[in-house]
Amino acid sequence: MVSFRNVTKRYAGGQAAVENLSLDTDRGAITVFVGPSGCGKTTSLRMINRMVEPTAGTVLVDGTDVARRPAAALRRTMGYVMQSSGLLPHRTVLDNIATVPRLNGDSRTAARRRAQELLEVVGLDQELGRRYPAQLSGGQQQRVGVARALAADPPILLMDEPFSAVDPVVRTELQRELLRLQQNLAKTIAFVTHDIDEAMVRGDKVAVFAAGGRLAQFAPPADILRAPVDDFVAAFVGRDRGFRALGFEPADGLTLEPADAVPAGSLGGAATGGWLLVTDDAGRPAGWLPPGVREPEAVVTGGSLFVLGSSLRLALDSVLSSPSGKGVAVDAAGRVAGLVDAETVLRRIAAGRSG
Ligand SMILES: Nc1ncnc2c1ncn2[C@@H]1O[C@H](COP(=O)(O)OP(=O)(O)OP(=O)(O)O)[C@@H](O)[C@H]1O
Repeated sequence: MVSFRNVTKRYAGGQAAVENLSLDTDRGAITVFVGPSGCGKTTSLRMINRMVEPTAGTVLVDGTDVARRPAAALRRTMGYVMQSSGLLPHRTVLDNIATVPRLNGDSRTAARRRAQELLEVVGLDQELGRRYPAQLSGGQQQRVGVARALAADPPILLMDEPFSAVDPVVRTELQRELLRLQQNLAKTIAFVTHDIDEAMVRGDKVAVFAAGGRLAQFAPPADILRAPVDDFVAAFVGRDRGFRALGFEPADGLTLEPADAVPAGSLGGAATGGWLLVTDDAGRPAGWLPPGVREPEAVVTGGSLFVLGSSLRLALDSVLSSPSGKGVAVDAAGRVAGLVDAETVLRRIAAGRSG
């Protein structure tokens, strides 16, 4: 859908910000541009909507050279979300979102109706529509930025570090929301970040840029983690890439041990040898009691949970983080489904490699 063909960009007097870039993004997929600061990610993104013009080469959208389309008209077919939400401070949230539909000729009423729908799509309360941007939290402003980018229903969304100004908890929430939105909207998204974890979670395909605007690798995240093309990419994706790659391996076929879990209210008759898994009344894990200790107040919490059907990374992490050394598997309702130990997960990893 978006294609770069031998694209180079040199700003006045400088060396290349982007050097001979060729890549094709997939329609309806998220393509992430990642790399250290100054390696040409933003420049590449902005050449898609002609905010920056290439020095050489061609950027194509659906096979048409973007240089042949008037820039203003081209930009209206692409939503653009940036790090600072870029909202107009003197317009209400609703009017901010309605800006592009108005430019596209929608009536004020129709544009506002569309804006109202979009508030809901991005998970914001209708009454926030009457506020001004300064009266919103950073995370809410970013959601409005996403709503505004979606307002004209463009097939392409360009996102430049859209979530980097918010705290990690809100960022994770916004990332999840974006994936959920994307499942319904199936936009073609180009997403810039310098955060490799964000790239790996978000991207259907990831373009890793190196210094000098050189594309070092362009592949699905699991492939980059498994087989980085060179030392730069290996170093950039980090030392624990082997562990992170397990996040892309489904944990099917793991044999669970039955869990002799006991509800917190019924500890009286519980055997005292070994660690004991304690649950709440609904059968959800509440923590572990160490060997010989059966007082409910001594429960040790902590330990991640392995949700059945998730990845080998979560399975192994549940083991590594468990006070008892056994990972707790839970079903979709969060109830204890069994226990898993390190040997079982490692055997499964080994079987995956040989199979
Ligand atoms: N308008 C400009 N004029 C001159 N040089 C520029 C201009 N914009 C960017 N550059 C230079 O081009 C190079 C690439 O910049 P770009 O913003 O594309 O990188 P980036 O990978 O997005 O960086 P960051 O992660 O820091 O935002 C940098 O060396 C930068 O200084």
